[in-house]
Amino acid sequence: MRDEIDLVVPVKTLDRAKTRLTSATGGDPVSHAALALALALDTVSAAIATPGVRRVVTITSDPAVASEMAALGVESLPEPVEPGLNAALKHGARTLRSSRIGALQADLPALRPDELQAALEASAGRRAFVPDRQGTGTTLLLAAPGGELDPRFGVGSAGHHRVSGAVALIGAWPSLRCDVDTEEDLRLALMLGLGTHTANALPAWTT
Ligand SMILES: Nc1nc2c(ncn2[C@@H]2O[C@H](COP(=O)(O)OP(=O)(O)OP(=O)(O)O)[C@@H](O)[C@H]2O)c(=O)[nH]1
Ligand SMILES: C=C(OP(=O)(O)O)C(=O)O
Repeated sequence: MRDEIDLVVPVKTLDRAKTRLTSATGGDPVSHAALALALALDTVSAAIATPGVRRVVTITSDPAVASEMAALGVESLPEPVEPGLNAALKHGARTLRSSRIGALQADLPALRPDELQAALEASAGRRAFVPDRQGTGTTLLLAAPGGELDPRFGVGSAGHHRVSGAVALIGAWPSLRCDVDTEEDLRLALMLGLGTHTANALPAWTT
């Protein structure tokens, strides 16, 4: 039987999310929220289509995000009292009590299920992470089966995950490594092939 994993996907409230992308939507808050939501919906759509992924749960306090995720059949858990990304992920991991848990960033709009599947297989049951394309951040963190996630996301997280003993997985998985923080990232994701939600929410300069 294939080893299966449950993934927690953290999503900030849309009015606070993706501040480095604000200029991409010309400062219009409605378009910005739509783009931030679309990034998350495309990420989650690819994750639930990945054969080795058993369950996907988002961690969010935003009712609009929770409602759109529910339309995809994805459950959302509210944020814990303790603020911050790592606290949200630990809370999700504790609540799910999965045989194997992982954390996937919500800003991977070009993500392809075959590339996520390949990374899961490459981990070979080890606690492991996938660095972003710059090699400094982390797009995916996988616990070992039955093990702790021990998330260390934030500035320089790839280095922190490496130092904490997680194995770096570096494969030909451009869609998994292309997290979208800036306009440049969005242009690259567009070239890789965006999911439909993001393609429909693109700012005018891309057309
Ligand atoms: N639930 C939850 N998710 C978070 C939190 N902080 C960051 N995230 C999510 O974690 C992922 C990675 O965060 P970043 O790439 O830094 O995204 P961001 O904070 O929206 O972007 P910037 O404002 O540009 O820093 C994104 O999917 C965010 O939505 C948090 O406090 N709670
Ligand atoms: C929070 C992170 O994302 P980013 O570097 O894209 O802000 C991270 O990679 O740990």
